Amino acid sequence: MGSFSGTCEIIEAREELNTGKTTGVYQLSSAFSVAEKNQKHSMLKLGYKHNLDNEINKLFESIHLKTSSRDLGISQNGSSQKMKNASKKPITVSHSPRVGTSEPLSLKQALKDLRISKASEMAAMKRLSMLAPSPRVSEVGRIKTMYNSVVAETSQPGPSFIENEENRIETSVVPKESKSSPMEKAIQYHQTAKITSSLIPTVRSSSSTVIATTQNDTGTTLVQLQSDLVCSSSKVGVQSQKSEPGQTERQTSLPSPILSNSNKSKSEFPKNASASTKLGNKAFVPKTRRKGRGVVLVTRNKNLSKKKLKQDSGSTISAPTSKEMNNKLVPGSNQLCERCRCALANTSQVNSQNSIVSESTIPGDGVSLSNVHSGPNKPTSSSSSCNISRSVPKVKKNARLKEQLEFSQSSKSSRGEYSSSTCTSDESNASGSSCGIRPHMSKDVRWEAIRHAQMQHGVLGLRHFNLLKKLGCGDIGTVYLAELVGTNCLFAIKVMDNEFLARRKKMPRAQTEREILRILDHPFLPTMYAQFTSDNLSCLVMEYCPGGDLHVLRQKQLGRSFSEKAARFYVAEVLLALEYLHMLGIVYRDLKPENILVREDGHIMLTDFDLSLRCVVRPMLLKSSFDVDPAKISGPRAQSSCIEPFCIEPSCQVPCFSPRIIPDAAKARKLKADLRDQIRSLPQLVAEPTDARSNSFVGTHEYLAPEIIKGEGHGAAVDWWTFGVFLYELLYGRTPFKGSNNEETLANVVLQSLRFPDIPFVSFQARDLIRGLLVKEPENRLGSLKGAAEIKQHSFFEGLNWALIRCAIPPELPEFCDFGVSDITSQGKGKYFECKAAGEHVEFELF
Ligand SMILES: Nc1ncnc2c1ncn2[C@@H]1O[C@H](COP(=O)(O)OP(=O)(O)OP(=O)(O)O)[C@@H](O)[C@H]1O
Repeated sequence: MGSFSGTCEIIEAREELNTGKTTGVYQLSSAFSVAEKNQKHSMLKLGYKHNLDNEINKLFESIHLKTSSRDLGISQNGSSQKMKNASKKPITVSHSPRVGTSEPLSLKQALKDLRISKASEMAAMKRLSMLAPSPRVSEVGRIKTMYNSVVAETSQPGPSFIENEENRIETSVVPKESKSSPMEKAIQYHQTAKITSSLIPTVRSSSSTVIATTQNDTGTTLVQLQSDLVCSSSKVGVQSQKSEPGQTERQTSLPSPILSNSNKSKSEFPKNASASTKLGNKAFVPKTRRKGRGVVLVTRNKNLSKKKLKQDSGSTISAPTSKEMNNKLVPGSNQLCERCRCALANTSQVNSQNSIVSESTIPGDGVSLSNVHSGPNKPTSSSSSCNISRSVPKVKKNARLKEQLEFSQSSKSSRGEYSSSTCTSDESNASGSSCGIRPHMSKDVRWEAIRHAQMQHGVLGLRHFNLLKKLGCGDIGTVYLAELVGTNCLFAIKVMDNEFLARRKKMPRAQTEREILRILDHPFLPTMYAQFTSDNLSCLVMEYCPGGDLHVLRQKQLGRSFSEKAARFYVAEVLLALEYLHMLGIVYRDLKPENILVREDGHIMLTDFDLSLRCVVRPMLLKSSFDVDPAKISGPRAQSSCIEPFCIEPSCQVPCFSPRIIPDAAKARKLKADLRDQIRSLPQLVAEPTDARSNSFVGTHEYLAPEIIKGEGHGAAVDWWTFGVFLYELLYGRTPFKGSNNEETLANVVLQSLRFPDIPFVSFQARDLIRGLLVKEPENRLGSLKGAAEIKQHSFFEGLNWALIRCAIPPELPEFCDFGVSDITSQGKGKYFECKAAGEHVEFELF
């Protein structure tokens, strides 16, 4: 971490943990001393012929927080029984280096962390040293593992938690770039304005260059090996090296990362060709990108006053791997696109072992798995499917703690990994794959299916999935629709080639995405069921969304725009997702319809976190629930169609929007006033990462906020800008500042005032909300102060039952939806599927 001055790491301090720790220390200390006495006594009694189990029991009894001294004098049988229970105890925490204890020192460290008296510590150490030379070394390992688990449960992981005196979630370390002085801004803005007036004629040339260098990702994918298809490898070949947001945020003190081939850049961008160069005193370098909308991702080094183009140090074109290599692949790999197969082939050559798709074994995974499933692993029948209805193991009691630990561990592992240039962390596999503790998805049969598979196979790998089709190629990986073998459960698996990522310096982006996915637990955000590394392929097993994305869905609408009602539904769900992300200290930065997938049930899922910024967030409770009149809390519920006031059954379709037709004006006014009161009286938690600052040039042209374009540094308010553009696009079928090319678009974003077309008709409320969001100065933008809480109160959302929107009936979907399980099955596995449309992808380089 040290080498990355600007590393974003998530460090969390939580009140529950602090409390838990204090209690734990006290009880453990006393329990330990009693345990020692008890142990001496029993050793005498048994003439030091204690067996190992007894020893373990004693340790566990002493650790077990709730054990009273009376209970410690239990019989042998009782001990055995307790031992069984104790062995289930560490289920919530995987034994993993992420917790912060290295294997050999873990016990000692753990004891120290627990502030156990020196004497107790030594006694405990001695006991263990007595066990150490015993031939049953594995037992010692077990004890250590158990100790570590208990330690993890009862104590705060030291270095990864920062105790904030205000008991707030605190994430660090985001480089806070000092903002430009107002004068600088003024000059910059002035230059921009001046230049823009003359830029239009010049931008087209650069634009055409951009398009010329754009590569469509037209690879098709298929079921069961279609080796002649090229997906990302061709795309990779032309991709310029680009800076990563992670790098940008993490290495602000370092020179900007190498971007595109400078020669190419220079030749393609004559001095005055690029308006954007003038716009922000920057140079633009082309980059390929999918999805038809340019995405920019640029490193901006504020220390450099003059613009300059970076030399591309290495070849930007990666030679495609030979097909002979592919032939050597195991069957499971046949389902991959060429890039993935190449990666596999390369690895297989290096690997002397025959098994090509051999999953890396994750220490934490195994532990947590066996822990989750108390007792011996049950063999799963091959016919296990998504209909499995087994009782969920008793892991939930510590779910909260585990999540907290995961969160901190994630940040910890990230620090380690960022300092390494090699591939992904195996340790990170544990959390995503094994815990399955996501309250909102706890009844999801896919968790069960994954658990079964893990129990059956140990660690999951690609070979446990049938890859049915390619869903699309992203910048850092390829997403496949996959079926877990022996089940009917479908998943979207994102496969990333670590070698490719490392070579292209995209590892931080992949890491960012993985870490964010791991902590998400929200109905409108993706669930990651598992992650594993098959050789050098890093795989994320996620929830599959069969409904396509909102970009496609919008184009299927009459007039290519959504009705206001539908738009309101979608933006409301997106708003909740953004609110949740902001609360976690994540600025999303890449909002656009393409990144919003539609679930089978018509609700949305916001995806794609590789461009996100992780930063500091300080949640504030603006209004406590103690101030709230309970009658008022239940107010909005009164509008529910369900007569049961506290019903939260999804089957009770709650009208999330209040009826628009109201009998008379007076009633309407009263209703409005009441509602406003009710909303005002609700407790208000604001967690807007207002301190977040980044200088990366990240986003999609039409969605870029003015402050990003102007290079002033940006924070969470960019998400509210993009939210405004998003709503505009859903309603009008186009973005508000779109120019004839990217440069013109950027100029428009900065300079052009907002206009609304006459057609289609859009309500005053909707326009007013857009106006509030598309304020060019971020500090005056709606949401910049109190985040989503501010936006939710806008009259556009009047009557919306935010809490129950997930139970609301979504807008009807046209019959374009992707294939369900049966559809896929009926299509057979030998069919070709077209890769999703790919498009313009432009990378800029700014200095
Ligand atoms: N869970 C999912 N369900 C269905 N389709 C998905 C899912 N996740 C991704 N996709 C599709 O796969 C394609 C590639 O997704 P991916 O996230 O790799 O790339 P991306 O969205 O283009 O972003 P980036 O390049 O920034 O990684 C997208 O077009 C997306 O629609």
